[in-house]
Amino acid sequence: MSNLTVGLVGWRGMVGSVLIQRMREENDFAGITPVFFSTSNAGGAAPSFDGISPSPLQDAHDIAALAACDAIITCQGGDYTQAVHQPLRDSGWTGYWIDAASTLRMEHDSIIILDPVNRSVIDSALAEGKKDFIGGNCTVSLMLMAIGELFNKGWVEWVSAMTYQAASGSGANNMRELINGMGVLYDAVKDKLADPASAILEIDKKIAATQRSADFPQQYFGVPLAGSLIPYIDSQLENKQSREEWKGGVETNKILGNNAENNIAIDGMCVRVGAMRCHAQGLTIKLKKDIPLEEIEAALRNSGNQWLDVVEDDKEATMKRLTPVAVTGTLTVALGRLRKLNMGGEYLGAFTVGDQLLWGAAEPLRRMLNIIREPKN
Ligand SMILES: NC(=O)C1=CN([C@@H]2O[C@H](COP(=O)(O)OP(=O)(O)OC[C@H]3O[C@@H](n4cnc5c(N)ncnc54)[C@H](OP(=O)(O)O)[C@@H]3O)[C@@H](O)[C@H]2O)C=CC1
Ligand SMILES: N[C@@H](CC(=O)OP(=O)(O)O)C(=O)O
Repeated sequence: MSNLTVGLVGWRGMVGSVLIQRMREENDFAGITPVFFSTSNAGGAAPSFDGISPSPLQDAHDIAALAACDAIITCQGGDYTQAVHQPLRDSGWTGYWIDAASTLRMEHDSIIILDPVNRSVIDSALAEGKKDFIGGNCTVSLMLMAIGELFNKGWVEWVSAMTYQAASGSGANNMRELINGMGVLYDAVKDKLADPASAILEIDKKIAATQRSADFPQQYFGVPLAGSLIPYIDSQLENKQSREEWKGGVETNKILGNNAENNIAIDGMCVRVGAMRCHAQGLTIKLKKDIPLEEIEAALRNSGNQWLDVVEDDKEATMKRLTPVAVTGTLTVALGRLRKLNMGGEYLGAFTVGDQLLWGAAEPLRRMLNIIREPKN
């Protein structure tokens, strides 16, 4: 394994913090020389842990300092990528750029990374000398971690994904806003709640009035989320899809290495709900033919995906293992409610839950660094 100088940008943000935590857990800092960058505190103290005492924080906009790295991992966001990536390449830098932001995902020279699903695409790209490796949209990555094997088998004609996306997908301030909203709702009715004789419709009326009041926490989401949901994520496109819905189709096909001829239609509705950091998705999968459910379950269980928990379709197992509370903070992607729908044997229903900060954001990045350090021959 080669020793690389690795620049880390965005390490103190939410995604970056999860990335550092995972790198420490997996001992990824052994054998790399980390250089920590900042957009706000150049010259300040870099984080020091596990016996690593790096040099002070470098300026994340200093092209020469960035160009001294063999690889850069950034979780700083799309604006940063937009500002820095091209000037860095224009300076002649040929290092590896590993990025959580969506900015470069659909560029011709970029690879969307999710190695348990598309390791062969990544290996071919490395062999061709590609250098830009971009983490996928969280919803897309989590869907593929769940049902990637069905695509690999060539069984899927199309997928409709109805999502239930956590507050963390919008950022740390949004998670705080959700919790604040929950607290405001509780405070508004706590006296009535404490009285078992109080009328539930009175409590409900007070909750609705509180949610609708101008001072209810909604600065970051734009409308109340606590006790509600928001059926729109990301910007509006001309074809009336949300950008999040559009990513579901284009990114999935790019990750799978599909082209115009074998493109798989994927569409649905993306919805923000009051979960903390786990995205869930209700899937309708149109199979190319009527494959027995037992064969599908066996394929998923034997796929070699060590992170996949195929939950049997019964109520107790579902309630214990197929919820954000069960999955949060773990690398497990739970997949359950697998059953043939009433529309016919070619229609498979499924429900999946995964932590959007782990497989949805940080984990593919740290694994890509290790692939670069130890490529397949
Ligand atoms: N959130 C998500 O689910 C996903 C996000 N992404 C991508 O990752 C990017 C970063 O997301 P996320 O980590 O949520 O963004 P954050 O807002 O948590 O962090 C981004 C940067 O903000 C700066 N910052 C300013 N104030 C603070 C503070 N109080 N605490 C920590 N950092 C602060 C830091 O830069 P500095 O240290 O230089 O000041 C930090 O690196 C996104 O823009 C997106 O492109 C990708 C997939 C999923
Ligand atoms: N858009 C996702 C988060 C994410 O992954 O976004 P992006 O595709 O910009 O990396 C969400 O809000 O849940």
